[in-house]
Amino acid sequence: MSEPTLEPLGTSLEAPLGTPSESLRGADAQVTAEACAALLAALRDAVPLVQCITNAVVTNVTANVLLAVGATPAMVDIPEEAGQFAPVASGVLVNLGTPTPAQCVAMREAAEAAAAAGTPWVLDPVAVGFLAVRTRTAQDLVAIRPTIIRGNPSEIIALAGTGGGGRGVDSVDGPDDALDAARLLAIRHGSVVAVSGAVDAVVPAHGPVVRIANGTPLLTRVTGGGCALGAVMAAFASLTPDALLAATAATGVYTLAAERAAAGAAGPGTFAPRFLDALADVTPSDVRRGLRLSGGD
Ligand SMILES: Nc1ncnc2c1ncn2[C@@H]1O[C@H](COP(=O)(O)OP(=O)(O)O)[C@@H](O)[C@H]1O
Ligand SMILES: Cc1ncsc1CCOP(=O)(O)O
Repeated sequence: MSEPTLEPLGTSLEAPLGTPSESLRGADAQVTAEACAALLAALRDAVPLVQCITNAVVTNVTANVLLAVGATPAMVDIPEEAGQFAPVASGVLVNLGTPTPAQCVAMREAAEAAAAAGTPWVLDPVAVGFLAVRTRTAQDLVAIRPTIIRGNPSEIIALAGTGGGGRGVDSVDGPDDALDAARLLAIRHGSVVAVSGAVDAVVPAHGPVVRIANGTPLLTRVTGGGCALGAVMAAFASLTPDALLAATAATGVYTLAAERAAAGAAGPGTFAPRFLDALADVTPSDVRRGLRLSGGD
């Protein structure tokens, strides 16, 4: 099989920020603030059941974030149960943050069962690059074609095989440095790739990159700021076959709530509970008015 070719990413063609009139085409629908707002309303109606195989650091935070936004978490992460559960879950998160041997088996079971059942699943390749177990596991998992791959720039570059990884769980690269690697992964595996940063980028196999300019640096001062977003992406992916829209809506809702929580927070300690409150409070009309989306080839 020949290697996929990289499409040139070009320069960003900025659409107007903060208006509901952005019209960035996704696979099946327009990626607009309006469409993101509608997806939040659909999430609150559907209450998606999200299976999480995630790391020991962020398990509790992730469950609380899912509950706050309007989904239901289930941390079913052991062999024999993980594959059994994935077909009945609405969406699945596979996060490599603290990969025990049993979890690695469970991750593969869940990913294969999700793929076979058509359950959308999200791969978060935490700290891949130079650490052997998670890097090998991520390479196996990505071949099962995740619906969405979510990571920081260094993780995306390392997963694509074009760089060595970050500093532990933190990135040493900027989001724009990872766009070519993200596009390569998207083409190779049929995934949408979300790259975190001050401005988040969501990269499809073909077509414009979507950028979301909401957020707060306080998300990087509490643990789980990125990992819990992966779970929210799994929840949104259960509501639409358009993974570009799902990843954008999840990022938009999450970062909009975070920036509202940050206003008035004294620091990371007060930000964390305010963030859960803001996730529960944020409405579709807040999303319609508050998302700052732009797109570029
Ligand atoms: N400098 C920043 N300003 C605003 N928001 C940020 C900034 N850095 C990160 N974020 C937000 O925090 C989220 C998590 O980022 P980060 O902690 O870097 O992710 P990861 O867990 O993938 O390393 C991002 O998706 C983004 O929305
Ligand atoms: C600190 C740490 N170590 C292994 S996983 C993990 C959590 C990372 O979570 P996030 O990158 O979302 O803050």
